[in-house]
Amino acid sequence: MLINTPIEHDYPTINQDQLIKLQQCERAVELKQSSRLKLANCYFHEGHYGCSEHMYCREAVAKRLQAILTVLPETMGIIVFDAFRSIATQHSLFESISKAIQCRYPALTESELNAEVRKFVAHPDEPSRFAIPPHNSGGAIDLALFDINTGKQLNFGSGFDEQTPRAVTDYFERPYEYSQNLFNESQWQTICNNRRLLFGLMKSYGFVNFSCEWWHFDLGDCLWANELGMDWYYPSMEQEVQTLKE
Ligand SMILES: C[C@@H](N)C(=O)N[C@H](C)C(=O)O
Repeated sequence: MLINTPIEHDYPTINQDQLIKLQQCERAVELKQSSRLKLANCYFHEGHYGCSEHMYCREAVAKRLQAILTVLPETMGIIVFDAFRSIATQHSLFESISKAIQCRYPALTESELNAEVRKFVAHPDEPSRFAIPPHNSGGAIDLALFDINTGKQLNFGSGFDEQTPRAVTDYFERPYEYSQNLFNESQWQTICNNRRLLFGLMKSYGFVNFSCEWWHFDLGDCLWANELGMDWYYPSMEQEVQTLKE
């Protein structure tokens, strides 16, 4: 299935049947690596506090990834950067991303810095924004597509967790712009198509994208609920993951 329609954050409303399906598949599961599902587990390998060598998510998320693999061209696979995240890891990430952004933009005021940081990471304990940080619910997933033959990630125009405007999901929807020799016009179009494919597939399987990050998708969590104007569905998965590990 090659989707090539412009990225639009307009999501269909969820009906009762779909909610029941989320409920039926709410248990915590461990993601299993296969030739077409690579588990990068980035934060574990970067040594962030509170990570596990295993990756977990809601069963509804895992099942949808498997379904997407059946419609994705056979030459492509999915690479998962991160899925369930403990609150300890969310703290660790929030601190490191805050520091990185402060170093990159030293002139930001405190409130500008707060707003910029939140484009790239949820605060670990900010109920006024999210009752449960999205990844802690097991409903959020960070991912990209890769080429099975080369093993390389497709070009998405920015790295995972790159804190620049290029991370904005629809950034490459605009007409080609020459920018610091980064991309030629054909690469710009390829990036645009790759983002459309990932976004279109995830959207067609019920996920909502966080518009500041092309790699971040949500199902049943607070970001999903905000976008759809509904109540969030999945609570913290911390306890269940703990039980799975024991
Ligand atoms: C840190 C980044 N990969 C991410 O997951 N950001 C979202 C907003 C989050 O922290 O939930």
